[in-house]
Formats: sequence, structure tokens, C-alpha cells
Amino acid sequence: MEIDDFQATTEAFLSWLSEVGVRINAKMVLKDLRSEGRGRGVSLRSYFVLPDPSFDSNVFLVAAAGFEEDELVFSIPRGAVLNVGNVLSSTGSTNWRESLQNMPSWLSLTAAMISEGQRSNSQWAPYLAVLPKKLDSLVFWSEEELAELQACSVLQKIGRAGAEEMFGKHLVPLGIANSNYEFYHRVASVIMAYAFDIPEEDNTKHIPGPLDDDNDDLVSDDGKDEKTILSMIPLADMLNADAERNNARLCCDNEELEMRTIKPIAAGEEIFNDYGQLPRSDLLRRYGYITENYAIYDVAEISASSIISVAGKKLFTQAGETLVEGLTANEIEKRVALAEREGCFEESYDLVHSRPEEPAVPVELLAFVYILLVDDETLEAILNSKASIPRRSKLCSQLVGKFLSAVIWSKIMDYTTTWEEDCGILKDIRNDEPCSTRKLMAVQVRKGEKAVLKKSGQEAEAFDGSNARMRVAKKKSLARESQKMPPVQQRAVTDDSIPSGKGNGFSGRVL
Ligand SMILES: C[S@@+](CC[C@H](N)C(=O)[O-])C[C@H]1O[C@@H](n2cnc3c(N)ncnc32)[C@H](O)[C@@H]1O
Repeated sequence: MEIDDFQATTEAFLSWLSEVGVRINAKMVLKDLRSEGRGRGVSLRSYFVLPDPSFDSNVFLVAAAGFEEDELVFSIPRGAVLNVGNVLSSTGSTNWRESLQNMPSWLSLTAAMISEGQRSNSQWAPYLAVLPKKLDSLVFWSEEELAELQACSVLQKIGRAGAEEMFGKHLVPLGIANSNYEFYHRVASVIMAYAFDIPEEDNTKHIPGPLDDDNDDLVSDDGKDEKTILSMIPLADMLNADAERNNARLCCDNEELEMRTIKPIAAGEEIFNDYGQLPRSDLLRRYGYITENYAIYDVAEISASSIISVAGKKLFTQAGETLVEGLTANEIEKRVALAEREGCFEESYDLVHSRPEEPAVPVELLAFVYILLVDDETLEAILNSKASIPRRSKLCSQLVGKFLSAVIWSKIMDYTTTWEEDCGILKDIRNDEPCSTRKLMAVQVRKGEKAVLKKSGQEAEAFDGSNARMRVAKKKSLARESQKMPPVQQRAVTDDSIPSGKGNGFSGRVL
């Protein structure tokens, strides 16, 4: 889009907002932030201009003013919102209504937006004109671009094929002219990055958004069921987000939707919404951008299948002594069934950067590993409900730590570059080596996951709980020896990762 076109569509959008009854605080401005890589955004003016009542005309006062907490930035009447309800009430035939009501909300909104986009007299035309023609969400990445994400689990969550199945089932039969799967993806991705789930009129709520993690379900903060409607909210969706820089929130007071500040904002500062505490991989998948401020929410996934695979192998200490024997397939099956019964078996577990409210290794993962490593006697006692899974501090035994470390290392081996190599690549890019934005983002995301793995591995290595009740290998006085071993130098390795030659099999991949 040319600069003039960009400015012209922004101006037409602003006039349209005023026509449809959107009230905008004079202190805010819709800004062109393309030079900073953020498209349009909403900011406080550095100064603002008011007619001076003491003069006849053409003389203005210039002021700089910030926002207080809980100040109104703008309000939007519900009639201006683009959702299936509003589209149907203005245009829908009975057939069209029935079709839209029988499909998932993101698909019906996709259909409604496409049909509005094709109507020359659509009431939302100036709004649709400011929505992006192109996003960097993962669904648009080529195979080659996606390969840069290496072993990132987000690759399994893009869902392009699943979305196309839904397009075929629900959208194709509508026979919308001039549309194809690529176009459906574009509109559906805009919805994923821009839409809000808003309570229907009789609920007064703060609304998280746009479409963040927590509003996939229809349950309100207070636990009561709440009917919501997926909606494109003009202007509210022009707010960017940057993790903890969030300073405004969309609220609903029945008639109008209001964007209000949640903290004081100084003149000239950008106004940010909150898209949720998303790891950068997910931010990339859903919104097509990342910033360093989200790095603290990065996640590395450990699949149950990779844990099971390590459980079937003999683990060695770095000194080459057997730490724990591998389980047979039957033993694994029995222990997995117990973990399911105890509610700690998951398809995958998220490792995170530890925060006061969230340790790096989730307790469910510790409990699952504990069940895989506990001795037969304790296993039987848990099976017969004569013993229970201990509390977190007891789960963090040395053996659980060594085992987890081995699992984490096997995950690290799945990435094709090391954390150090990624640092080097990013340094070269900073030193002007040409690189596409997508590759740059992919390297940052995979490096972020390796950082999580590295820290979680170190944390696991440092577990120093007793190995009593663990099925440590009954060789010599290994239990006693392992208690003497310094935690971080001691790295557990599996029998298939012991190298044929030198070292411990992780050469070139030292974190
Ligand atoms: C809800 S829209 C915000 C308005 C958008 N900037 C525009 O010009 O239409 C979400 C999209 O804005 C962009 N975005 C939001 N926050 C951003 C940020 N901190 N840095 C870069 N891009 C951002 C991403 O493209 C994202 O998909």
C-alpha cells in the first residue's frame, strides 16, 4: 500500500468512526507506526491543539497532557461493531442466516466479513479498508521459512490443513463469489489477530483481547457462563500490544464498548492493549510478530512420548555407571495408566522461565516422571491407594532431576542449531547480514526455547531430594555415590546417546 493510500484510508476511517458514533478523546491519535514495524497504532498526542475561546478564530492553545488511570480513550456503539449479529440484522436472507448459525463463530465471521467486503454499500467499508492485506502469521509461511523453527512445537499447531477442511465444509457451499482458500486464510487470520469475544449486551465486563488465550471459552471471570459474540471492533483493534507495556483495556457497559486506561499514560506514549502472556512462538502463530518483551513467557514443550522413550532406556551417569534401568513396554504401560489415573499424564508439558508464581518444571511433569521412576513397592502402594504422590519438594529427587535432564537434552538434540549458533546468527544479522523478518523472528523464537530448556535442565540437575523409593540401579553403592555428586556437572545420558568416540554425545551442543 502506498503512503498516500495509507493516509487516505486512515482519514476515511477516522471520518467514518465519527459518523457511526465513535467518541474519541481529543488527547489520542491514530498513528502511522510502519517505520517501527507496528502498522497503525493508537498513541497519546505529544501535544494537542484546542481553539482558544478568548479569540475569534484561527488561534489555538497548545498543550501536552497525559491520561489518568481509568480515563476514557474512546467509546464505540455496539451498532458499529462488525459481527454476525449486526451483519445479519442489516442484510441477511433466511438461508444465509441459517448457514451462518450452523458453523463455528470464526467461520461465520469470516463469511460475514467476506460478504461485507464485496458489498459496494457496506456500512463497514472504510473499516475493512484499513485492515491488513498481509500478515506474518505462521499459516502464511513457506515450508522453507517454517523449517527455520526447527524443533519448535508450534509447527504442529498451525492448523492450515484443518482450517481448509473447515473452509471446504462450511464456506465453499455458500458459493461466495471471487473467493478461494488463500483468501479465506487471509480473512480468518485477520480475525485471529484482531477480533474480540465480547459479552452480549446484558453483561458488564472487562474484556480480554483481541481474542487472547483466555477467551476461547465462554466462561466469565466470576465463573458464571456468559454468552459472547466474536466481533471485529473498529479502532479497539488498532491498539498494538507489547507484553507488560499494556496500559489500556476494553470494557463493556451494555450500550457502548469503552477503551479505558488501566494506568496513567504520559503524553506522546503509545497505548497498548493486552493480547495475553503468550510465548513468542504463539505470538508468531497468531499475530505474526514478536518482541523481546514476550521472551519471559517463552515455553519449551516436552512431549509425553519423548519422556516414555527415555524411560525405556538405561540411563548412565557421566562416569558411565548405570543410574537407572530402562522399563519394559508392559511396565511403561502400567505406569502411564497410573499417571493417567492420578491426573498427571499429559500429551505434552510446558517448561517455562521460572517466576514466583510458576516454577520452570510443572508439578504434573514431576509427578509423571516420579511414577516412571518410583520403586515397585511404592508403585504398588500408590496403585492400591495406600500411598499417594508426594508434594513437589519430595518429587524433586536427584534421580527425577537426572532423568529430566536426559529428556531435556534429547529435546535439545532435535533442534538443528545450538543456542550458541543462534546467538552467532543473530549477531551477524545485527552486523547487517541480509535476512528476512520471518527468518529473524524464527531464530529468536527457537533460541528462546533453547534458553528455556537450558535453564530448566540446570534446575533439574540441581534437584537434591533423596532417592529413597526411587528405582535407582542396584549397583555398588550408587545411591550413596549419587548423593555426593555435584549436581550441575553430573549429566545423565541415555544408552543410545553415549557416543562411539569421545565425550558424552552432546559435543557441539553445549548450552
Ligand atoms: C490488533 S492488530 C493492531 C493494529 C495493527 N498494528 C494495524 O496496523 O492494523 C494486531 C496486529 O498488529 C501488529 N502488532 C501488534 N502489536 C505489535 C507490536 N508490539 N510490534 C509489532 N507489531 C505489532 C501485528 O501485525 C498484529 O497481528
